[in-house]
Amino acid sequence: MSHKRLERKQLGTPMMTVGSEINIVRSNRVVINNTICPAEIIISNGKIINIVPKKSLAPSKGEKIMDVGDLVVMPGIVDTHVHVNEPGRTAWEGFQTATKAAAAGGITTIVDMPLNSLPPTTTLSNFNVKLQAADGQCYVDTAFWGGVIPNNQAELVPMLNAGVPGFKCFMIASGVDEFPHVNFMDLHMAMKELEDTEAVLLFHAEVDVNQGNPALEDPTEYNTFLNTRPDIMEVQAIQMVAELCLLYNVRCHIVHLSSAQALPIIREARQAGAPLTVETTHHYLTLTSEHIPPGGTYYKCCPPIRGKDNQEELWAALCNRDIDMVVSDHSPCTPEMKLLEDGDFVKAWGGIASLQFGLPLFWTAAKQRGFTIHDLVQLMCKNTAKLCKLIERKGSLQPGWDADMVIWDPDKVFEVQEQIVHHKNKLTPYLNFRLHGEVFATIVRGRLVYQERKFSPKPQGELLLIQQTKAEENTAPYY
Ligand SMILES: NC(=O)NC(NC(N)=O)C(=O)[O-]
Ligand SMILES: [Zn+2]
Ligand SMILES: [Zn+2]
Repeated sequence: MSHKRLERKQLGTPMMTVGSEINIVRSNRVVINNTICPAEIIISNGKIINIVPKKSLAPSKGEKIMDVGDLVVMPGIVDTHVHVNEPGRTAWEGFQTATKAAAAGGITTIVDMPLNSLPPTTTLSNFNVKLQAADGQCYVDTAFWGGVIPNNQAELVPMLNAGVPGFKCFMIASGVDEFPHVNFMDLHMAMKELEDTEAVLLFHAEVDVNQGNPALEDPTEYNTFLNTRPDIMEVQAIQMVAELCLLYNVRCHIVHLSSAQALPIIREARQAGAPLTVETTHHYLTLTSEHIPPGGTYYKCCPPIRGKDNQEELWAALCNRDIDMVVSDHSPCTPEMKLLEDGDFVKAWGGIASLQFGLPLFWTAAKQRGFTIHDLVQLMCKNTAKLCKLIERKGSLQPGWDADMVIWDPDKVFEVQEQIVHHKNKLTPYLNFRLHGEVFATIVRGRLVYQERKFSPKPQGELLLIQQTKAEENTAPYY
């Protein structure tokens, strides 16, 4: 497919210096609520001051105008499911690398998950350790989920008051010992603590059903692993979440839904008034079990990537708004942990790192299915901003809101290909995608943090401490 490469001269003004503050962004395609039109975004002190019809005025002296021609300017993406494993496991992923990947992917806000770092964010003092580690290291704005584990209910309200928007818990082993999973009684205690707050509780919703004995099968075959994580594990877990959500009226959110079989439970609970939302991820929407090669442990994640029929049902649920948002579940580890040589799916680390490719991964598949850029903004910006209580300042281009935006070419096709040696030294394409929609530049609160593979010279992202807002209507879905 031929694609128009926007030469610099077409952008109107000389390229801006990455890292500089921008006063005006001018484009023929600005995404404003439900229109895309020529406009100028006036920025001051990190906020959008106004959005006006596009003029052809030359910049007044010293004004920094970024004229991006026909490139699309849309709200910066808010990714509420990112595992940054610093402090303690920075070799898996640290704040600098994670937030650079985010900036390269048009993501202007991430919300860090409370596990894989040491210590995990499960107490107020651990949260402070996390904040100290992140300070001065983030290229995009960063908020933080707290964690619910057995017997830490006394820490929840203190962490809320310190600025976490909610908590994550696991209903099955999390993969790291210091973040144990919760049982039904733990959840009752946590829900009681959160009952009168505006916190949201996120669930890794799988419960153990002791199915499949991998010891008897070939661990390098993907189905050996897939058979140990059947749909029923998500279905039973989500049934439990739905009951608790209705019982306590605490906002609940199902992270990384993989099994479409759980959708009727979610639909029924929401019809009964449960403040329940659900996300799926880029990998469940773009990868299927039929295409995972023997030993391809880089595709291992929990819940697992399932078959093509299941994937079609996830897309249908996105279309009819049974699924509220799409995130990365960026869960990196060191290459060694993926056991690429012997390709053992059972023992390898579960997690897929896709932060920098989320936008083109989703858009490549979504545009073919008739989704619009407005759908993308709803699913990856607005609804995620609402989940983490940033909806009054992020997720849309509005006067008074943060000047967070991504500038991209939805029609630009580019290839991502990486080959790694693995599984009996066979060289297998790791990622071999032709993706639609390359990011040109990313702006965080009016500052150009990324432009054409270059990053601002220093991190300027803010650590976002989110205050408990007034009791907002517990509405879901979010449209
Ligand atoms: N400890 C993890 O990072 N776990 C993650 N791993 C995945 N998704 O495979 C997750 O979100 O459950
Ligand atoms: Zn999970
Ligand atoms: Zn995760």
